[in-house]
Amino acid sequence: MTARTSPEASRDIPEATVARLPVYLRALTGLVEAGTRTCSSEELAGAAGVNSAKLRKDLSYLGSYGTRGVGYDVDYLRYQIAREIGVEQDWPVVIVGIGNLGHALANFSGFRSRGFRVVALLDADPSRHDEVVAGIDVRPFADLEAIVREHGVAIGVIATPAVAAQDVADRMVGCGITSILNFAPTVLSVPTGVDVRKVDLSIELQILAYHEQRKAQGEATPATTGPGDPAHHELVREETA
Ligand SMILES: NC(=O)c1ccc[n+]([C@@H]2O[C@H](COP(=O)([O-])OP(=O)(O)OC[C@H]3O[C@@H](n4cnc5c(N)ncnc54)[C@H](O)[C@@H]3O)[C@@H](O)[C@H]2O)c1
Repeated sequence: MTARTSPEASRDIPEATVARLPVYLRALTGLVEAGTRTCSSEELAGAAGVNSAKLRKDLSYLGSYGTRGVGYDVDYLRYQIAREIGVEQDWPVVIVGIGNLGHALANFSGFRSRGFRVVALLDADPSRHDEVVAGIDVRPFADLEAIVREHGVAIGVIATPAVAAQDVADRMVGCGITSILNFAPTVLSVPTGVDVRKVDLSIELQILAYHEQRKAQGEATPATTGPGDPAHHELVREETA
C-alpha cells in the first residue's frame, strides 16, 4: 500500500509548511523505528505536535493524501518528505568557530543521521588548530575556500562571536556558500539568493519567561508555540534577502 500521489502536486509549498516538514520527518522516523507501518493523520499529527487538519493540508502540498480507511504508509511518506526537503541527498557542511558551541555542534550526531556531513571545522585561532573534534581536524579559517571547492559545500554554520559573524558570512558567500545557519546574535547582511536562518536560544527562553510572567499574574495565555507551529518558526527564523 502506498499513499496516493497526485502528479500535479504543487511545487510552491508555503514557507510555514516547509518549516513543519522536518517536524513530520522526525515524527515519521520515530514511527518507522517503532515498527509502525501505517498511521492515521491524527496519529501523525499527535506525534508531530500539530493539529490534524493542518497536517493534512501540509501533506496535500506534497500530493500525499493517504489511503481512506488505512491512512499513510509511514515509510513512503517519510521518503516523500525527505526527498522534498532534500535530506535524501548528502549535504556537506562546514562549521566556523570551534569554541564551546562549535564543539557541541561538531559532536552532535543528529546532523549525520539527517543527511548533513560535517566536512570541516574552521577557526581563526591558531591555538585551536591542533585540536581534533569528533574525529575532524580543526583547520585555519583561511582554508575555507579550498574546502568549499573540494567538497562542494553549500551550507555553512557560524558559531563565532557576533563581531566576527558578518566577515565570516561574507567569506562564505564569496566562495559559493548559499545557505547559512547563524548562531551568532547578530543580523547578517547577505546578497539575494543566499538564505540565512538564525538560531537564538535566549530568544526562546525570553518567550518562555514572558509566558511564565503572565501565568504568575494569573492571566490566561495562549499556549506557547512549538516546532510544529508556524508562529514558532516566525520567532526563531530570520531570513535576509
Ligand atoms: N544561538 C544560540 O542559541 C547560541 C547559544 C550559545 C552561543 N551562541 C553564540 O555562538 C557564538 C559562539 O559562542 P561560544 O560560546 O562557542 O564562543 P567561544 O568564544 O567559545 O567560541 C568562538 C570561536 O570562534 C572563533 N572565532 C572568532 N573569530 C573568528 C573568525 N573571524 N573566524 C573563525 N573563527 C573565529 C574563536 O577563535 C573561538 O574558537 C557566540 O556568538 C554566542 O553568542 C549562540
